[in-house]
Amino acid sequence: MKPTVRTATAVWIVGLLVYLVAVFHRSSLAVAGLAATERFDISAAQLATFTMLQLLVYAAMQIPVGLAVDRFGSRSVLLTGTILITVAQAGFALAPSYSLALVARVFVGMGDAMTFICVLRLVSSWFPARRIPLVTQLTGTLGQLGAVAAAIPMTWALREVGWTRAYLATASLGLLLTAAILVVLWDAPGVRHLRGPAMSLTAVRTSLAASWAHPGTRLGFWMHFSTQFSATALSLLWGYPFFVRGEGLSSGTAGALLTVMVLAVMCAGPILGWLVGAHPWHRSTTVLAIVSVIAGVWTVVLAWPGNAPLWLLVVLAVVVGVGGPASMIGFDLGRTSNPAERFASATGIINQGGFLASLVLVITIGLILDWRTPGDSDAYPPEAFRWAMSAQYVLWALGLTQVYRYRVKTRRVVDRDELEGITRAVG
Ligand SMILES: N[C@@H](Cc1c[nH]cn1)C(=O)NCC(=O)O
Repeated sequence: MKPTVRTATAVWIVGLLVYLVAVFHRSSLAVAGLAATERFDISAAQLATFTMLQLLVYAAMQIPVGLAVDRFGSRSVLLTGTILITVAQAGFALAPSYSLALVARVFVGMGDAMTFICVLRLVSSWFPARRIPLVTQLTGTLGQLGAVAAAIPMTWALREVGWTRAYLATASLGLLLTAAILVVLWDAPGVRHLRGPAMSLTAVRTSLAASWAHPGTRLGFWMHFSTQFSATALSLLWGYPFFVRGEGLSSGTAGALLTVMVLAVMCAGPILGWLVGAHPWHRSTTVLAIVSVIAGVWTVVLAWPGNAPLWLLVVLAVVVGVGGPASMIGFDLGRTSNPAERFASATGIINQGGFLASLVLVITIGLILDWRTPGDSDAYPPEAFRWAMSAQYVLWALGLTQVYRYRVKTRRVVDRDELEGITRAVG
């Protein structure tokens, strides 16, 4: 395949669709929660275990997947991930018990973990350097449409055709994607299957240590860590209960605020992609500013006496939403701080940051809500949410400190003219 704009776009669209469907599967449980509690006869805590397990598996798989992509190429790993997700979702559709459904969900998390890194690797191989930040942002941004698709059609399908058929229908999307990967995807222009060198355990350790030793990779990790946990915790689990029980909104308004968050992602993604491409030296300044604004708006919401007004909650949904695309800036640090053959493993290291922070936050919010709620009830009072959401300050303080530290260290080893030259070069 020649590196024409058409072939690069075709490869990207297939990769993007695979990622979008992975986001769909990842998010589908957010709307199927009630149906899941009835089907498996489980409590809210057992339902939350699905989300936690999925985040845990996703985060734990990032480095092995990154290494696999550097060794076997995106095409092979993406194909494996798609088959895994398809079989696991079919298993989830048919699982007769909670424990088997949990096992299926573990494999959904594994397949999911294999998609994003592959798509970013394809983008970096197929697009000219100056276009990579924008196409990377568009990938993250458009991929979130999978969460939108999970909300309305999935709610409808669960109601109209029931659990098994709805989940089997979504699993069948994987068959189409498998065919598209086989027909359209090449790892790089002129290279159908990219194969990196086989690495011994010692070589793997050395390569990971080399990525981690570069302050730019660590800066990327802490950027990803600091920016996305608020959005992930709200969209995957706690947003709806926070708006309804913590802020006294109706379920319709709470749903609308979660949609505002997705709209903010859609608008901010391309703008940040352009900004990073045009001003690579200021990537960390952009992240420091965005995280400070997120923490500032949360502070106003949490300090507001009684329920916060709706306009303020809309502002909160917008700024928290911007944190999602802001986390993608971390991947750009990984790209410009590592050689091509370490690209995917560096991306895996960085991608762990935000998902580890999200996992810690999701669990901590649950624990604090239980601690601050009288008795065994899960009717959490607004005061309990104030305590629980304040757990974010610990993560922001740690994240901002580390971003600032590694920005100073990275700037010492990176040549500004060279960096601006790389990203502006016409590839
Ligand atoms: N922060 C996300 C992607 C994103 C982009 N815009 C909003 N969210 C991320 O790290 N993605 C990895 C993944 O697997 O989704």
